[in-house]
Amino acid sequence: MTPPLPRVRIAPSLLAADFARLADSVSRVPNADWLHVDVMDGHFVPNLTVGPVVVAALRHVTSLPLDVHLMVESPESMVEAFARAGANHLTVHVEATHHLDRLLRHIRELGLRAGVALNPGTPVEALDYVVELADLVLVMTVNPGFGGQHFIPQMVRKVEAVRRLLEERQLSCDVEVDGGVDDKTAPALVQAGATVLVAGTFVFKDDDPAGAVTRLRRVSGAVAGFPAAGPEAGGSGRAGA
Ligand SMILES: O=C(CO)[C@H](O)[C@H](O)COP(=O)(O)O
Ligand SMILES: [Fe+2]
Repeated sequence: MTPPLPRVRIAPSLLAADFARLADSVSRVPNADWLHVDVMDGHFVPNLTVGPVVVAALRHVTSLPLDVHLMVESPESMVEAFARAGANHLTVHVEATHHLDRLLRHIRELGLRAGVALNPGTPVEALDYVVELADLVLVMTVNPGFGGQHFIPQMVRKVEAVRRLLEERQLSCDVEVDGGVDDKTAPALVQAGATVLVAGTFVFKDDDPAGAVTRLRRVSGAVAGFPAAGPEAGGSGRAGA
């Protein structure tokens, strides 16, 4: 029997927050489920953001799970540093490493939830031999590197395909969507099987970020069969996250 679907969670992306006032931005989304942190190295994507030092600083100001999205080449060189910094989830791109199987196992051995991300042009088949090693699958719904881009509608079909794969294998893995997610695009994504909505611009460019989180939660909850989560208590590692 297929395990029950996880609840829909809202993960504001700090990429769209005020980087000079990160702690303040975090305090403005107390109703979030996870905080999404975008790490970019200027090689895998043409943009440069933050590293473990900033994750460690965030760890001191929030008990929410820190959902770290590594958009870096050879992420294996830095997973231990992010684990020490207090990340709860580490998501790596299939396109960024030669040793995905080894890397996902290592992230789990470190006690973190392991995520595997697909660029828009990467087919779902890339998950075939590794999906059992993942606690979440991140479907990029824009090309990675920048916030505020337009959602790519074809990615709804990809979310459906990921959900089908998980059902075939009877896996209760989260399906996270990232890029151009707002109250207009979220319903189709949740209907397709997304269980985690990352939203940067929609949340932090709003005068009321907590209200934007609530609106996303409401539209997700309105989609039949997928109960919207309330904000969950903080926690670390894989257990209960
Ligand atoms: O991974 C990302 C970009 O590569 C970001 O998480 C994503 O773009 C969120 O920002 P927005 O909601 O503004 O599209
Ligand atoms: Fe991201």
